[in-house]
Amino acid sequence: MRYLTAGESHGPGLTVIIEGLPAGLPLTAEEINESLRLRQGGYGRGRRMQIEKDQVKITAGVRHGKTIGSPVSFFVENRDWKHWTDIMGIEPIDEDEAKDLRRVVTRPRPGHADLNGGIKYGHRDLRNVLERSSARETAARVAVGAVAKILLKHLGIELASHVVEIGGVKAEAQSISEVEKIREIADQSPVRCLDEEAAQKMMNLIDETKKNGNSIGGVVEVIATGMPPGVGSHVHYDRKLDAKIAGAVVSINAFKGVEFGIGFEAARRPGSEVHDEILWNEEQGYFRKTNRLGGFEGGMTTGMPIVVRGVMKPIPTLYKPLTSVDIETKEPFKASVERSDACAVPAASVVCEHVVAWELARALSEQFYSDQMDKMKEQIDEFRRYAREF
Ligand SMILES: Cc1cc2nc3c(=O)[nH]c(=O)nc-3n(C[C@H](O)[C@H](O)[C@H](O)COP(=O)(O)O)c2cc1C
Ligand SMILES: C=C(O[C@@H]1CC(C(=O)O)=C[C@@H](OP(=O)(O)O)[C@H]1O)C(=O)O
Repeated sequence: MRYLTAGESHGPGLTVIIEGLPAGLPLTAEEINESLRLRQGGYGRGRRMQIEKDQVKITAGVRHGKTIGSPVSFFVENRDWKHWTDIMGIEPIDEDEAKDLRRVVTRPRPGHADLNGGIKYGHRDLRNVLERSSARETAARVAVGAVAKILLKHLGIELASHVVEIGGVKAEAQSISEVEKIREIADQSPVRCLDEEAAQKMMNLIDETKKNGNSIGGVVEVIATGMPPGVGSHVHYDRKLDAKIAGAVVSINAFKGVEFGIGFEAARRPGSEVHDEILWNEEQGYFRKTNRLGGFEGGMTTGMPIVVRGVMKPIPTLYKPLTSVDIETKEPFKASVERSDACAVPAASVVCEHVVAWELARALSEQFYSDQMDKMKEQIDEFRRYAREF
């Protein structure tokens, strides 16, 4: 399975093509739109989210509510486009006219893609970079992940995400293990945090940060249950599933780190307090006494819940900006800024969940028969039985 996305943040919209989905997967726009709605929420976002109402228009690959094996495509409209039709126009225009219309950006923001993208593609108008480096693209990735989540659900695999830290305010570790419960609480919380007291502190901190013209990041956690053991492979670097997930998480805009299970804490503990003892019983087959390694050993799933955490840096666009250099004058400046999010960690937790879902679905489709949904399920169920008795 693979996918491509296209679309500029203030262009007409986002286009997605997904290739390799099994035929016979029930798929409706409503289910995908629910994921898009969750991504748009979250305390700390800027005014853009009040303009957009993200919804997919399914344009190919689905007939009477089910996939037919051909590429599935979506279009997500940018409602903001109507305010940008001149600046982001697609038809060629006269160069003199263009100067007035383009709202040329020559002042790169520290922490964004502006300067590097300008150098790489030779754009003296940095808008040509920021339009695509914008996290607007994560709407497309969530639509893709929503399809993956629907596929996984048919296979008995569920995911949820929540926020564990914002700007240094940490949520108390929770003992909730059911994914459904985590999802329920996170979806109700404005910051997608399971700890109510910490959630309030996070919101206060976001308010204060916004007032000071600053931004903050945080840590999100994704949990996936029901994956069979042995998915991925130890035999080659590019077949290790934990590595693929790590790459996918860090590919999300502003994500700078990833950990599984206890993660970096493993560096501080002896082996006896890191590795998970192996047990067996008739009902479950093999399982681990603890899950400190977060569901992976040797690049393969252990069958225990997958626990992935991602670190998001603070948003680069600051209302009280840092010093940068104008690429035309080479003079230092402190840019005046337009709208921006002050904190997008809650929204990003939804993105992270969907990105992980895609990697899990793709790994299953590579390892098992995946042309037909029913046969895929049969084969995976059979593999689960085999692994239990192994
Ligand atoms: C959901 C979400 C919303 C974001 N909103 C903004 C924003 O409003 N302003 C901004 O400057 N960056 C925002 N970012 C972060 C930038 O897109 C990101 O920092 C930029 O693409 C540069 O990539 P890098 O940080 O991965 O190096 C957001 C990221 C996510 C995931
Ligand atoms: C559009 C989205 O996020 C955008 C991500 C983003 C950035 O620089 O990454 C900058 C902002 O764009 P704008 O200047 O248009 O408000 C965010 O709103 C979205 O999440 O759908």
